[in-house]
Amino acid sequence: MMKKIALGSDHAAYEMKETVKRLLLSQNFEVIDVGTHSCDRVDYPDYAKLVSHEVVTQNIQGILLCGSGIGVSIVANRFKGIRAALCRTPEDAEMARKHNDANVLCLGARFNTEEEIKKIISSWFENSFEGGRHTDRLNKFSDLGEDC
Ligand SMILES: O=C(CO)[C@H](O)[C@H](O)[C@H](O)COP(=O)(O)O
Repeated sequence: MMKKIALGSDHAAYEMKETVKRLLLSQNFEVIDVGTHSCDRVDYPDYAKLVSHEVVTQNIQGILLCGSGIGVSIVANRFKGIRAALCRTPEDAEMARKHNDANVLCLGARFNTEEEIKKIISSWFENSFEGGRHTDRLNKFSDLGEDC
């Protein structure tokens, strides 16, 4: 079965989003690209919300990028069912998947190189949720947040 993923960024990360998209397509992902589609200045909350909607309604994972990754992670985490993690290293991505079952990977295009981002993404997909005690912790906040 083809793996599906939602992808979005603001203008600051448009070029990096295109690089990430090519990487995902080369790995046989079906990519739902919610934009942005150029370097024209836009507002990151719009794209964070669009990706969050796809993640929640289709029960898939998402990748969000902005200049720092901070803005998109703040917005995405407002929505019920979203566990967005800003990852600057492969180790961050490993923890986010193993302990937090994070479903949205947030990346900062102005803070990591293309090669670093590729390594972070590899780590994200190589690792999975460990369950157990971590499930009890997720259950303590899984009902919080706005619907999107
Ligand atoms: O929201 C951010 C900071 O957390 C993002 O990095 C944005 O991409 C950034 O603020 C955009 O900045 P710009 O000066 O408008 O390009």
